[in-house]
Amino acid sequence: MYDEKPKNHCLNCTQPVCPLRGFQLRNRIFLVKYQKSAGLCTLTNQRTFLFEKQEETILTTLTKLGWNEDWQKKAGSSAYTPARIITEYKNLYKIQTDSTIYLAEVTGKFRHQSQVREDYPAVGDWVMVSLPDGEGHAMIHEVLERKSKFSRKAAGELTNEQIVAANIDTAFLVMSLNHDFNLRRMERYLIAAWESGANPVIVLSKADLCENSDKKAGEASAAAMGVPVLVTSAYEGTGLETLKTYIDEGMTVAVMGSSGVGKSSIINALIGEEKMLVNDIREDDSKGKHTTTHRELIMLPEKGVIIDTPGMRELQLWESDSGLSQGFQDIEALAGSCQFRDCSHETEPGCAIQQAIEDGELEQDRYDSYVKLQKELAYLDRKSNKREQILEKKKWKKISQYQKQIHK
Ligand SMILES: Nc1nc2c(ncn2[C@@H]2O[C@H](COP(=O)(O)OP(=O)(O)OP(=O)(O)O)[C@@H](O)[C@H]2O)c(=O)[nH]1
Ligand SMILES: [Zn+2]
Repeated sequence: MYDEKPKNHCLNCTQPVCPLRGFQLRNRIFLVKYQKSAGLCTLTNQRTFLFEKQEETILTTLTKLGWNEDWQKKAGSSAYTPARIITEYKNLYKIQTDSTIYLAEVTGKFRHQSQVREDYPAVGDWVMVSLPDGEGHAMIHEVLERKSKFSRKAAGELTNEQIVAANIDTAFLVMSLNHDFNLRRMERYLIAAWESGANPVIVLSKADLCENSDKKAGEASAAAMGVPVLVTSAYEGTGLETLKTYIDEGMTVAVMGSSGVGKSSIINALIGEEKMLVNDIREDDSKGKHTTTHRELIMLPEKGVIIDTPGMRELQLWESDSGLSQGFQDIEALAGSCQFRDCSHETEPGCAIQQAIEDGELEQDRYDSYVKLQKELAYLDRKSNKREQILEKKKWKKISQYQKQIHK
């Protein structure tokens, strides 16, 4: 059995052991593991390589994928290899390390310690893995604490969180300018985006199919409360250069939106000449022709990383603390100036919201949408409280069973 604790000095060779769990000798790093039973470090001899070379590979690919000091800190002195989840299958993941793409699964211990779906890796997650010796899968030991996550309520009866994309900096919320254009849906996506911790950008697509795109962009801006609104057409290539200004080195952008709004077309246009390469990668999954059935993380040829998400028929909101307030700052500000503090904004005198609707400053539809979303979130809150109670009960049941066994 190996103990994971690093030793400052190897008792065997008296070389100082570096944070990478190795020691440097004539420009080479020799990886060692401290063997508890023997009280010594032993060389893991298959992992010796040139110091400079190793640094170079880790820096280039991992940094491009978004690895930085913050992630390094979160990884601490872990002996495992950092990797990013690029695709999620059923119980299986495709991961990218500094040099290679592997298929990976979670360890038995991980499975044992994970209670709910959101504990498991999602596309965009940084994970610590051990690599296979030969064929086999890489094993995922740990998911590094997420800095952001775009969630929705998973389909079905259960109140489960489904993470659409993790660790994203920016969310492109795509809505097409043809018949699909729907401000109420945009508001829903905006709440989820604000809640995710990423910066939203509204991307209006298929401008070539719309005669009054400026007018629609104006309407979207008015409802988006300061969020940038971009008009694009993947067919005509319009707006793509502006889109690119929202993607920086090491940054992760997720592309969200209903099915068929043109998410993949925008991504393909951003990938440009490298498009063939992407299709090649896709053929690796023996899926053949491109259809977005999986969430997929793609490195852009210039800079940054983009996550293509499968189109959602309807985005069911997951819990929201501040997303609703951020998405509807106008309404919350109005509510603050109603005459009564507990105004229900229905028939009370001095209601600032009813007044604003009457004056044409606030659209009735927008207010109705706010009320609807508020109710939906309150309902979800009650349900997930119940779920937490059930989980807590299960946990205590496990603990008491364990204690009973000990005292037997
Ligand atoms: N006219 C026009 N059609 C477009 C444009 N972008 C995409 N389309 C068409 O819209 C349809 C859907 O495009 P996709 O890029 O597959 O849409 P998606 O959002 O990725 O769809 P899902 O993978 O189902 O989520 C296709 O028939 C595209 O050819 C555009 O800029 N203009
Ligand atoms: Zn009121």
